[in-house]
Amino acid sequence: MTLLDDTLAAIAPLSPGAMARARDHQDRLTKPRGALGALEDVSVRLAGLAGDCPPPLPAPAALAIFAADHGVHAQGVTPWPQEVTAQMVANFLAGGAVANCFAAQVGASVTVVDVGVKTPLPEDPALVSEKVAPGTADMTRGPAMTPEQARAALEAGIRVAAELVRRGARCLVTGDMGIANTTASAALICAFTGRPAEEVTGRGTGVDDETHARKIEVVSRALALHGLTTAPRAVPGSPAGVERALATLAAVGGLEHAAIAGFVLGAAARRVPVILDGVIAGAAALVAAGLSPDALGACVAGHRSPEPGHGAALAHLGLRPLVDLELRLGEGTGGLLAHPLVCAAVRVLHEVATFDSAGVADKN
Ligand SMILES: Cc1cc2ncn([C@H]3O[C@H](COP(=O)(O)O)[C@@H](O)[C@H]3O)c2cc1C
Ligand SMILES: O=C(O)c1cccnc1
Repeated sequence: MTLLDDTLAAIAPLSPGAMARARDHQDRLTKPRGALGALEDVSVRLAGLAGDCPPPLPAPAALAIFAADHGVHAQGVTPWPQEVTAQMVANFLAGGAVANCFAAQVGASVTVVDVGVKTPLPEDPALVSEKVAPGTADMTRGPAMTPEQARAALEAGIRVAAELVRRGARCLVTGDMGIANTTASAALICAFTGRPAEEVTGRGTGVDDETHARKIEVVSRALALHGLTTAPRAVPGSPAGVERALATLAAVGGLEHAAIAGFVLGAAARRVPVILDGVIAGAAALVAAGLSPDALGACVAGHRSPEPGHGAALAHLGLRPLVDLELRLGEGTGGLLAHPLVCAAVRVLHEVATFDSAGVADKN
């Protein structure tokens, strides 16, 4: 058995008993029933994940930023040079990026992981090297990754999740850095949802009309080349579903998408919640759900990005985002901002009085 096989075998559904207890407890707290809206659903889901009510507080949080480069950059899908991926890795390590700032705000640790940065990186003991390849190949000319590379990057993400949990993290947050990765994200989202490229492909870092049109054409061409223009018919998690998810990932995905999918699977196998960031994480979560639908039980959608593909991915996954602030940065920034909301949702189950204990008349 490989690490991926072991991890998939370890993922189980949410506990119905713990979820029922959490729902029942929410209804006995000193508030009108349902008054905490989507936060009640988060608390119930985390109880199901822990198999306990109340579930443990999901803190501290740990952000992992998976960095990689993309062969499809050669198709002119972004005005930013590929070197910016490596330069931003250095910025994360120096503590100067928005992700560092938001992590400090919410008390999360930051781990930077090289899964496939093309430009040589400075020596830094804080950088986790899980390098699988110096970037992907151009998806419009052939598969972005070999099947072996896709598996290796998935397993890198699983290892990072395991290590962060071992060091005490009780909530994981996904982060990404990879110039051109919104193009790969759009291709993955089309391939898993069956939607056409023009509905899903966004402007990423803010490309002009001409580049946006080219990006749509590039995504369409890649999907046609790899026979991915219709939604998968295979049942997610079945042997055929797993095969299709792996083939799709290798054909049009990025090394960081693979690693983030593995990170989600690793969290789910350890029954630790994982907050998804933006469109890159949404695309990676589609891969994870194709490999193991039960992994979605560990996922909380941190925010919704204005990238059209992100809305499409979240709708397909049935996940409701907590924050909607038109953030379109990635790095884990939207996921980090959602962490205090997830903590608040769980804290309610620990600390709020019941009608009985507080002597408040229950008109529910
Ligand atoms: C300076 C800078 C910092 C970033 N931090 C995250 N991204 C984000 O933008 C990239 C994806 O957008 P596209 O597909 O249009 O290239 C990813 O690296 C993502 O993490 C950044 C992008 C830039 C330029
Ligand atoms: O919305 C996102 O997640 C996003 C948008 C642009 C670049 N990177 C990420």
